[in-house]
Amino acid sequence: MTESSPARARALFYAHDRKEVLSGVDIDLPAGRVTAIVGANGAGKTTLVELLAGVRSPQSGEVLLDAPVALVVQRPDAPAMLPITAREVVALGAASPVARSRTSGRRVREALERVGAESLADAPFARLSGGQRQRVLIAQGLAVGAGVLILDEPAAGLDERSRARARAILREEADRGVAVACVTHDAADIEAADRVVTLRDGVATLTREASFPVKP
Ligand SMILES: Nc1ncnc2c1ncn2[C@@H]1O[C@H](COP(=O)(O)OP(=O)(O)OP(=O)(O)O)[C@@H](O)[C@H]1O
Repeated sequence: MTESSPARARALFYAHDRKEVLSGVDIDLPAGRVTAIVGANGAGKTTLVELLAGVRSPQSGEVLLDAPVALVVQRPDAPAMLPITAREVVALGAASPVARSRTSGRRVREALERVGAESLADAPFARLSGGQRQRVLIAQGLAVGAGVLILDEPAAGLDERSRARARAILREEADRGVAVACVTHDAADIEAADRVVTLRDGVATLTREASFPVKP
């Protein structure tokens, strides 16, 4: 089966300071599929998704994008320094040039509802718990409405119910044709993914491809 992959990377090299982390990574993120990106601590998963999302530029190799990318970051403490509400954090996603501004109010509401955080909309982001912040950041990624959605450890800090909800949301996005990628250490996330890409020794290997999407 040929699948279109709106996000691809070829022969990516990246070193932090002089330490080489990625040594020729090839990866495809197919539309309509959930790809789990796995690997040991320090394997370079965050570095890879930052390259795919354009947060960093590769030192050699290329990232090929046919659709905008939304990245849900791993550090929920970052925007906690800003005096803004949960709704405003999500609105930053809806205000992205990718999102259609005319519908941004509705997009923000829908995104908060999908992660079960509508009651947190007016709370200062800094006062939320780690898990609540994580849900709001997932909502921010949803509000972008991008063709590629990449999440860096979305399950971190979430309780089991919220993890299951996050998995179901990723499946819904894939069913809408979005190319979804999820950095994870969570066994249930890996089981629920269609494809698993393992990063080890600076290279990426596709280690499993399910024939059919696995419903959570
Ligand atoms: N800004 C930075 N400056 C220097 N070294 C860094 C920087 N960011 C990451 N590294 C190093 O690069 C390597 C890969 O880090 P990265 O965060 O990409 O790994 P990871 O697979 O996401 O790890 P984890 O599972 O622990 O989140 C690690 O050895 C890390 O210490």
